Amino acid sequence: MEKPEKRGVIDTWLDKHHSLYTAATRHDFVISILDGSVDLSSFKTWLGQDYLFVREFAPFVANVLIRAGKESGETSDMEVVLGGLASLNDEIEWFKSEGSKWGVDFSTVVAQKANKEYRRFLEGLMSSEVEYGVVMTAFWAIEAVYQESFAHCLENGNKTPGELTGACNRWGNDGFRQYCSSVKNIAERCLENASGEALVEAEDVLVRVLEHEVAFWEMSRGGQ
Ligand SMILES: Cc1ncc(CN)c(N)n1
Repeated sequence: MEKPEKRGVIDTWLDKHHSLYTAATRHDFVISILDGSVDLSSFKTWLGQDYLFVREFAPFVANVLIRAGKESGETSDMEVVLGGLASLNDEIEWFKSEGSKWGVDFSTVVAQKANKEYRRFLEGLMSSEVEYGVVMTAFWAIEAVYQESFAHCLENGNKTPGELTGACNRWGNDGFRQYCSSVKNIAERCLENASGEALVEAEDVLVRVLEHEVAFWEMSRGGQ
């Protein structure tokens, strides 16, 4: 039995914002993958938009790496973030092979509104004014939504179509779960002795990440 995690402030926020967290991690698009009813055009739309997102997310993670290296008292912070950054290298390759598998020409894909707004949010988090603990909270939330969503599609009794299990495994695998747990521990450690103002900011960015994730899933329904 795994050691039950010590409940930190993030867990209290997830309880407080339970319906939004559920909307982000159990979105209809994700449930449609789980029950096998997903239509291919939705999947292809999500694939193209997420390819564009990951290309913006990589520089954001590079910024988190710099912050971890400079500001964290824990040398392991930088190593955890470096692991996440390294995985983005083969993630982009995976998107390219998945794109050719589904006949999605990424060169013709244009970022939709929700993607552009998410990108602007990430850019805002790269400002040096944003406290390290706030950035780590956002970084964890971004990764955790995908981990929770795609792990769900792999749970017992799933009807996930075989050709989509690769995508689900990418973020639903146990290694990614452990990585997310390491990032969460970093964020919780930072928040333990954060100022009241930093805590308010961290809760705000957590909520905004969840809102951006819901809007991102909504793009797969089509429409701008
Ligand atoms: C929109 C979104 N959010 C999070 C992830 C996981 N890095 C992602 N690939 N795309």
